[in-house]
Amino acid sequence: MTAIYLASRSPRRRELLSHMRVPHDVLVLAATEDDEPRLPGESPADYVVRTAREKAQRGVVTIRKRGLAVRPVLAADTTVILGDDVLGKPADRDEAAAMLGRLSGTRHEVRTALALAALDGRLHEDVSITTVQFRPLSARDIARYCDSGEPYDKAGAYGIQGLAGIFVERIEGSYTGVMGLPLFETARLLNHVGITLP
Ligand SMILES: Cc1cn([C@H]2C[C@H](O)[C@@H](COP(=O)(O)OP(=O)(O)OP(=O)(O)O)O2)c(=O)[nH]c1=O
Repeated sequence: MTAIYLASRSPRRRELLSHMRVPHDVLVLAATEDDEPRLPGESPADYVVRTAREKAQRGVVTIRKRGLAVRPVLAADTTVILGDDVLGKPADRDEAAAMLGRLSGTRHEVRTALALAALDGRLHEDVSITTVQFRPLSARDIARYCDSGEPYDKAGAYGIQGLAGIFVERIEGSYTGVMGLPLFETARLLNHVGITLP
């Protein structure tokens, strides 16, 4: 039985949702719909919430267009926030190295916003906020991490669950939230559509 759709291309989100044993199908949104520009004057906090909401709404539209069975749609967005700047996924090695250089030795924030489109048309939302303390990174650290190939599909150019775990002195908040799908908040949100866990 499939309970929900996960509107996400992220392998981490699929893996984390599987840990929760929630039956789901992955709904891949068209690549051209995946552009996520920040609006002028929009705060990082508002940006991440709006982006998750739009992914869920696009999921609902996709179901309709493809004539798929109607089920609740879960979507998420993760951003790394440094001051007023949002660090998204790096386009190339230079951008990845620049992001990691900026994050070196900082305490920064990782926000993951969740949006769940229910069958009655309502949208349920939540946000997980985590502070991450990075140790100072040398040019060699950054070069070797870029060589690992890990930065490229991840917000802020790092994955806490991989090699970059060695850069993280401490976190306050949700480890699974940093990885892309905060399990505590996700379980709480799923209650709204009648899914109770475990
Ligand atoms: C900070 C951090 C991010 N990430 C990943 C999670 C997300 O996949 C990605 C942030 O980009 P997102 O735009 O949130 O997600 P996505 O494009 O990968 O997937 P989709 O929009 O289809 O759901 O960064 C990690 O895996 N580990 C980390 O430590």
